[in-house]
Amino acid sequence: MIQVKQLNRTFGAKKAVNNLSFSLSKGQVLGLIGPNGAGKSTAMRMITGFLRPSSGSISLGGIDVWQHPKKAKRLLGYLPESAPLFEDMSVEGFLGYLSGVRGLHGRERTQAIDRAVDLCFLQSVRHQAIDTLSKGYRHRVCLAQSILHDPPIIIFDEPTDGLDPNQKQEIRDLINEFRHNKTIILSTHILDEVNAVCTDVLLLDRGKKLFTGTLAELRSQTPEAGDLLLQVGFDYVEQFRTFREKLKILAGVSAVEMSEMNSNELRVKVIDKTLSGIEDLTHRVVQLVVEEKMKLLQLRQDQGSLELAFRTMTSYGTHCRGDEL
Ligand SMILES: Nc1ncnc2c1ncn2[C@@H]1O[C@H](COP(=O)(O)OP(=O)(O)OP(=O)(O)O)[C@@H](O)[C@H]1O
Repeated sequence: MIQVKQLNRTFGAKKAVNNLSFSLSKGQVLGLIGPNGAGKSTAMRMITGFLRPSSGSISLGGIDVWQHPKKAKRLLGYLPESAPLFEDMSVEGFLGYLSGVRGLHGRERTQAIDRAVDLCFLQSVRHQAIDTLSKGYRHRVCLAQSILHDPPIIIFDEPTDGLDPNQKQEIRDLINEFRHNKTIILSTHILDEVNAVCTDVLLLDRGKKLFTGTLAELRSQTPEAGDLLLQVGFDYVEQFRTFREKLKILAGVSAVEMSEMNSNELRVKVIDKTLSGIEDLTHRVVQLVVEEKMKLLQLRQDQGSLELAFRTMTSYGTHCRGDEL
């Protein structure tokens, strides 16, 4: 549904976006993340046809954005970081006006407004002037205008920036509702948001793609991901010490560290982090727990975190994976 090939954009000597390629299909929600100045907005503005690329191509639903801009933009709903609103219009008047601009008239226009008002929970302020709305409602009006024509592709730039936790949740619920039959890109600094709504993630840094893949794949880039976290109960401290010493020399264990959070939790560093390696080691750890008469309180695998992976990769990494998501 979205195909970006070897996209570049320079501003003078600065490469804001450097050879970016990826593709997305229906049902995918891509979180575009990266540090400040990574090139996220520049990439979004090119994909939405607002900024001409220095080179490369973008197609939406098979239509080239820069060769057939009108046709391509019909497939697109765009919620920019700060969307303009006509303050003195009512919500319905504003959506009606934009429906006309988008070529929707008569019954089609009425249906489009009703649908957008319903989806964005604007019923209670439908006839209210925009300049009297709270920030959350104004944001919903922006969102409503971007989906008036029921586009199969939606692009959100920082969709929950500046909203309170309840409003954030409403927007996330909406995105989750849209995701089944649409293709969505959202740029955000909020990794919780990526966790809550995205299926995939693309990490940009200094214009370059550092990573594309699923959330679980990005989490697994955390150095600690794959470690076993073991919490045990014991009758006396010496018993725990003996257990820990035996754990250290168990085949497949590279180190054992005390947890900073719990005095009875151990972080078991694993040599072979493949599925079979982890399964074998888990089995041996449980055996040792039984042999040493410890009480097994918890044994789980550290799944890593988006935040740690982000920090690790943008501080030191230049790792880059395939173009297909
Ligand atoms: N019109 C412009 N003229 C010159 N340089 C620009 C222009 N637009 C963006 N840049 C530069 O391109 C780089 C990427 O900017 P961009 O706004 O795309 O980053 P971003 O990832 O969206 O950042 P942020 O997270 O802070 O919004 C930055 O170094 C920025 O200063």
